[in-house]
Amino acid sequence: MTESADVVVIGLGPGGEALAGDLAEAGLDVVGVESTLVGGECPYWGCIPSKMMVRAADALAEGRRVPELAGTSSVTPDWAPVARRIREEATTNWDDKIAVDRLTGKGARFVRGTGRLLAPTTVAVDVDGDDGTREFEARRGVVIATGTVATVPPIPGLADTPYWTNREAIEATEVPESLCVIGGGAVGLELAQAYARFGARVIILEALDRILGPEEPESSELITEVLGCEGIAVHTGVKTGGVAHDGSGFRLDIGDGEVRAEALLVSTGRRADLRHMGVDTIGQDPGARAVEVDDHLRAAPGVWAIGDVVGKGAFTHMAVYHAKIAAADILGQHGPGAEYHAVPRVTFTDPEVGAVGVTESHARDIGVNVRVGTARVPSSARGWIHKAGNEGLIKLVEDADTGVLIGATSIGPNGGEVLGALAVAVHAHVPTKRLRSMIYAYPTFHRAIEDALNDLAAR
Ligand SMILES: Cc1cc2nc3c(=O)[nH]c(=O)nc-3n(C[C@H](O)[C@H](O)[C@H](O)COP(=O)(O)OP(=O)(O)OC[C@H]3O[C@@H](n4cnc5c(N)ncnc54)[C@H](O)[C@@H]3O)c2cc1C
Ligand SMILES: NC(=O)c1ccc[n+]([C@@H]2O[C@H](COP(=O)([O-])OP(=O)(O)OC[C@H]3O[C@@H](n4cnc5c(N)ncnc54)[C@H](O)[C@@H]3O)[C@@H](O)[C@H]2O)c1
Repeated sequence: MTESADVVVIGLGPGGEALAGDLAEAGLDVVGVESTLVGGECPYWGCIPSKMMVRAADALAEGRRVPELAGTSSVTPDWAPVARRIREEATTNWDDKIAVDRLTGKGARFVRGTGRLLAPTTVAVDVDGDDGTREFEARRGVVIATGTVATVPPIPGLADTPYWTNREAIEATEVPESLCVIGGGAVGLELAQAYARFGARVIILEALDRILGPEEPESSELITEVLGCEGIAVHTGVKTGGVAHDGSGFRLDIGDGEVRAEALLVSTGRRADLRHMGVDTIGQDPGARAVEVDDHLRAAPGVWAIGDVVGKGAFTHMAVYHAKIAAADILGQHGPGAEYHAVPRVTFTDPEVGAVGVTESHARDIGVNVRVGTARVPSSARGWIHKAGNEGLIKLVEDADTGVLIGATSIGPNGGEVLGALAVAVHAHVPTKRLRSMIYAYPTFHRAIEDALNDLAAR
């Protein structure tokens, strides 16, 4: 028997949960389908628990900075409070009852199971347990919000070993004596630094010639240097030829040598898995890396896709941004479409690496006549006062023809917060001339933006 609903949302991560809740509160009959945990990757294995680790690790680092600033300190790391906080406060032991209640409290119906399209507005759900398959016809439409899964490279031997992805790294109740991290992106760097600060001997293996590849080269250089000073070995241009595990540790063949470590974290990116989603019923490729959508997140008539699965930036803030646009569209409201010229991103290393808009090289690649300006945080008044742990920089990318700020990077102790001002400027197409006439509070970290603007004007 086919059941009916106004909207069926497949996948209830930050994007799907927000959208299903908004539509239900607007009075629609919404069915939310989730195969794992309502809330998705972010609260259980992503943003929130990883930032709890980072917060704790940063507290240790601050403690270790006391001798340079304020006397003596002795810091003894203990992972137990971190693991406990993740289990009890962040994930309720990886139980989503609170989230399910929150969603149904807004009026949505909830089905635990795996959904797929049978036709553009028909969804089959393989219900958890032995409850068979339910079929739903969605009067207004279906939303695909199924996120991404960790990619694991086809390195010989790797699949047969007990390697970690972000999930095991977040669930760990003990710190390994040594940790090898394959992949120097946001996941790898945040977790590498956190584990190192808790005492693990950490080595990072990155295939490209620099970590944080999509960001400015200055960001890669600065973070490589900071990690190196903390004792984290960063190897770039590495091709891992094979992985073996002997019951107590890993051995990785990296061409001209080998790496041994007790634990191995694979953080080589994430991708949508569309193979079983029935996207061929809407004319899309089940082997593609993402669902193709227009600026209102429409994948086909009556089908929307939001969040990580559309490949426009794998961030919780992107999933929630998409949810708002798609909800308005489904409700027939004529709202603005998605814009991607000012996507903010923050890698929560210490110092944090914030960035928005285009990088210098990307701007040049798309034919923009570019002017850049930089400033070092330690040379700013606040950076100099801050002293220990003051590494950072501001880099601005201007479209020299229009005089408008189109990209910016802010690295520093509060790099992600300083980014706020720069994100406003890039989002609103503010000319750098206008930014130069602004008053920057003294002595803040964001005042270094003025130094970078002066550098830009002098070019
Ligand atoms: C370690 C780590 C740290 C991160 N830190 C940050 C951060 O600090 N800031 C930030 O902005 N982002 C961060 N992210 C990224 C962030 O977690 C994702 O961008 C966000 O969760 C995407 O939301 P989503 O709703 O698109 O997908 P997801 O969170 O992936 O949710 C999709 C949901 O769909 C479900 N699903 C999949 N297929 C089906 C199906 N067929 N039927 C039913 N259900 C299905 C899944 O079980 C999942 O619950 C981090 C990610 C990781 C891994
Ligand atoms: N703070 C945040 O907002 C945050 C934090 C974590 C994750 N995320 C999101 O999650 C997504 C996934 O993060 P991620 O760090 O796994 O992916 P990523 O794509 O950011 O980085 C993966 C890295 O692994 C490298 N790599 C790939 N194959 C390799 C191999 N065989 N050997 C060595 N290196 C290899 C890549 O060159 C790249 O540098 C990101 O796109 C990001 O948007 C965001």
